[in-house]
Amino acid sequence: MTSHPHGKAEHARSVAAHAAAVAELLQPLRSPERTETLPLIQALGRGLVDHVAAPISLPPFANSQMDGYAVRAGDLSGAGADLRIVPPVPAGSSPQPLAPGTAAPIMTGAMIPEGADAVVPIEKAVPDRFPEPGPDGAVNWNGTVKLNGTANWNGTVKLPATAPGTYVRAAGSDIAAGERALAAGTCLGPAQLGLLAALGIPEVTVSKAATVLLVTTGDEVVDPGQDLAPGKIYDSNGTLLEAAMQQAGLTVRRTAISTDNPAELLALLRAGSPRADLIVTTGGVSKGAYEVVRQAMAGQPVEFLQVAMQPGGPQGIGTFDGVPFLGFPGNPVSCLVSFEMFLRPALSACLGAPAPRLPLRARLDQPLASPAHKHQVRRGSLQPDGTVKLEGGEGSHLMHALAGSNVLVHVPAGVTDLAAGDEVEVWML
Ligand SMILES: Nc1nc2c(c(=O)[nH]1)N[C@H]1C(S)=C(S)[C@@H](COP(=O)(O)OP(=O)(O)OC[C@H]3O[C@@H](n4cnc5c(N)ncnc54)[C@H](O)[C@@H]3O)O[C@H]1N2
Ligand code: MOO
Repeated sequence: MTSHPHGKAEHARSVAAHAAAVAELLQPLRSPERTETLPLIQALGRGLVDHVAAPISLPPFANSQMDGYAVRAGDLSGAGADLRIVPPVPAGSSPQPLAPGTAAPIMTGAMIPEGADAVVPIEKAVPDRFPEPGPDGAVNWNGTVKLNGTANWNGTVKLPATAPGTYVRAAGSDIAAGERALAAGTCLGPAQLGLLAALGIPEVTVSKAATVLLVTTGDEVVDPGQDLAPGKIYDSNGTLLEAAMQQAGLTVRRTAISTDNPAELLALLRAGSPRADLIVTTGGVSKGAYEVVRQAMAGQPVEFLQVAMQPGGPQGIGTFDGVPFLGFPGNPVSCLVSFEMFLRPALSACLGAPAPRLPLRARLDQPLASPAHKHQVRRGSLQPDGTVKLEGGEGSHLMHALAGSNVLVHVPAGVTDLAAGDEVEVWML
């Protein structure tokens, strides 16, 4: 990649082309050395390295979906029948085969006895409850027991006609042994980890978390908690991006805020970059007289360019001392949009985590205008009725409006005017 001399007219790169360039930049993170095998719960939020095939079927055996009686459906044709009660099947036991003409009390999750092919829920039986446990907790299944004065337990039960398969959860009805349980690249959330546990898999090989060195820049920028002298502003980018990166599974290292002195930024980068997989800076990439990031990157294979996107147009990309580098613009909303549009999707593709944003369709609740040749990313709040309300205007300094938003609203390049009611793509934040 080449450095653009300051001020040279730049041809804007499309959002898709820049997203591809960022994905390409992060490719080194995808390597066998950058994987680790972790106990399930420690793998939360990580990307799965290999496909996982089910080592067993789920359920592993046919089992009951209800508390009731395991029966042979053929014994209950027509109006049903009185069946002799045989010893019960509690969950966790391996039952005897069910003889014709009998019914086995069975509990939810218990194995269907061989010969049985249906379960009648207890509510449909007469009597419609199991005997109460005695004082010692044991249930007398065979004796003549008074059932709350309603019926006598006499060792038989009346059951209605029941179709084969009723309330039977067949072996393998969730997943069969050998089928693909999870695809490589899946981001492991609670449900995916729960599935691995159900399959009896105790640990899993995932991509290692990448470490990012995050540097915010600007003579005007001071840490929250400090006095705010005239002309100064508080550093919101550092917190905004560190939080977004942490949520996306990155390990974040923050340097002190860099002044606009390139020597100082260089010193911060040199100190931090050897232990980082990626460097992200904010500010100092556009066309001002003191663009500290541009100056610090002189001599490095870093390109500063304009992406056809608003906000987040000015971008830097390349490597610093061999470490992948992204220079985001300084405006807070531009930073977050840059992260969401470029870095987050590249991490998803490369490390399998975070899970990609789900693109949804929503109807605008107001008209909207957008520059012809730019992909505009507005902020909005998605309403329960499926409409989206824009929060704030186009300005990339509108941090308060961003904080009131729950979606990014996409207006692709080429679309200039949208009416209330028009559909747009939104990404849930
Ligand atoms: N002549 C032009 N000027 C600008 C252009 C342009 O094309 N031609 N592009 C504008 C756009 S778009 C953006 S975005 C910004 C990008 O500027 P820089 O990346 O160089 O960022 P700075 O100038 O350092 O800061 C921009 C803005 O953001 C505030 N800022 C910076 N850092 C932080 C921080 N950590 N926390 C909160 N706010 C921060 C800074 O004070 C500025 O207001 O350039 C436009 N100009
Ligand atoms: O790209 Mo700037 O981010 O439009 O404000």
